[in-house]
Amino acid sequence: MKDSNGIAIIDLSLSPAEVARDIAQACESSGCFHLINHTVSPTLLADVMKEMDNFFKLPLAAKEACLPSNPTDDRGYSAFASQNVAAFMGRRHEPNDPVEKFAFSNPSPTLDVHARPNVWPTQLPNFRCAMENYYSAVKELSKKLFDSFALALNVDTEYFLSRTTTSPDSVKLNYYPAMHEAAGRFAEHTDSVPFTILLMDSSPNSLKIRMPATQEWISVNPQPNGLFVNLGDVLQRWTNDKWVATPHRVDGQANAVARKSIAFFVMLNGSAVIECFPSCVGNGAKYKPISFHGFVQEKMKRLTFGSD
Ligand SMILES: O=C(O)CCC(=O)C(=O)O
Ligand SMILES: [Fe+2]
Repeated sequence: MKDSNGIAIIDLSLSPAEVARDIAQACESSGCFHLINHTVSPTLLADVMKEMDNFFKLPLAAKEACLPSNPTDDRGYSAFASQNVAAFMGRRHEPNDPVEKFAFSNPSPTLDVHARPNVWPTQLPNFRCAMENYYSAVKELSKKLFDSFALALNVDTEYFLSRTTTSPDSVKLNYYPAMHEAAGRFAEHTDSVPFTILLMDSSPNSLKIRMPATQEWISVNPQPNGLFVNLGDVLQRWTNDKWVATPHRVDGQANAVARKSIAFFVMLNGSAVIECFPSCVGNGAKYKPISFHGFVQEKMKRLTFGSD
């Protein structure tokens, strides 16, 4: 099944073998797919979107009370246009992204090099609970997806389980305020993780992905109560480029209304080594083994040294 722009729609109510077959096809051709009949309830999806609205409508001072004590922690509030994903990709001369964010991770902290304390607003009685419920529900979904990936790639399911025991997956609420002139809202990038599970509001023609076969940018218009999955750099490395990390960006049309999305970045234990799956070695591994922490550090270096 495909949407009207040719993006695969994976129905998680099909048998594990059918899901793995459809996922393999989508991951090889475009590195992304819609997910329907997944296990995260429509009520919970609506609830997190509502709480997200409540947070971004707070006065600036209340949002700033959620700034993390260490600015590099990537938790709590990030002010409008304070981050630049292009720089993270090594492109240093592009403007900051016109988006406000709120980030959090596991409800119960783990011992991991990427673990950081969560920061919660005190004014919203239901915000934290809704976000923690969302975290747990999407974490469960991520395990199901890892099982399908294992089946599709001929890898033992234990392989992923053992590498995600302490991973502090990062959830980011992206709030794009209304705008007058047409402009980019989130610059082109790939995600530095195995994969991302994205919840979007219904704004059309916002998220764009670049199709590898044609290099054409196409719109990802969300499915009702659906989620969208895009592969990141780690799955591309694991599979020796057999599966692709989808380049994506968010566009804003003239007079666009505010837009919301929630990205659940599925991470690995900091110490987990990323190396080519034996089933993907073919004529030789293209990437040297590297720990997940080492990989993230390499990308962080680009913020300082850039490549252009
Ligand atoms: O807002 C979106 O639809 C995408 C956001 C994104 O790509 C990200 O947070 O990495
Ligand atoms: Fe992204």
